[in-house]
Amino acid sequence: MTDIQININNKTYPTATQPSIANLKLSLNSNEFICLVGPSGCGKTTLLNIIAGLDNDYDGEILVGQQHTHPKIGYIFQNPRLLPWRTVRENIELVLGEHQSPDVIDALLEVMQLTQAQQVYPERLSLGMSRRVSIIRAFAIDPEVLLMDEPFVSLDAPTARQVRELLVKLWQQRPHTVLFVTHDLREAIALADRLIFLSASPMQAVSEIIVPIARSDRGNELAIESFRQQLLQNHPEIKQLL
Ligand SMILES: Nc1ncnc2c1ncn2[C@@H]1O[C@H](COP(=O)(O)OP(=O)(O)OP(=O)(O)O)[C@@H](O)[C@H]1O
Repeated sequence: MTDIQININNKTYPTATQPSIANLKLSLNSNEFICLVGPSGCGKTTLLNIIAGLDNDYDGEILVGQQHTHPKIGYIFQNPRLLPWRTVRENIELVLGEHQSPDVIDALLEVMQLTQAQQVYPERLSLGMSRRVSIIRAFAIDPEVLLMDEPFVSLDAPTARQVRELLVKLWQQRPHTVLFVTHDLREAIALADRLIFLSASPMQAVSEIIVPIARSDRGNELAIESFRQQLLQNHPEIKQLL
């Protein structure tokens, strides 16, 4: 994997009077898990669309290594967007086309605990299971960056926790660069190597904080809560962004 540099000098929508993003510089280290935390409407969707190459109407540049290009992305949305007329396995096979390897799909299904459900159609999946399929689908294409836009926001707390743990397990087995958007600071601390706090109107990076909690302790809610309290105390600037 390659380091990615995102420099957005200005992104202003044609009908808007002020920029949505200004002077935003983000460096994504190879295989790093980054959580973007910011208030509603701060421009996260705009940013992800620019990184994905869906919006080219901005002043700035994206560098993948030394190349001016867009990274190959896997996109995981709030809605898993599975095709209802295809089984779990067929939904995964679809993104791989002719490059598919049955062994890779089997391994991904196993890590995400979906082996038994591979012939099931999406309507019979729980919300947590369908999120797990969408995660497999995104990892399966081996992207240079995985963009995750509040993927667990509609899950209840125990299910979100289980899916987060499986996501991290998969990411540890198959390291990828991840950019995960969330409003939930506890979720961000449980997942991230590095937190980037974003302000609104225009979006700018306000603080960047490395999460010092060992991966083996990320399931410990006391450790997460204690670091959250410490963050809020030592970085008053982030309180207004939550
Ligand atoms: N097509 C558009 N035309 C004009 N302004 C837009 C357009 N899309 C977004 N904006 C503005 O750009 C800013 C960022 O919007 P964006 O949807 O990227 O934020 P967001 O952080 O993803 O929001 P949310 O957290 O609600 O999903 C907002 O002020 C929004 O009103």
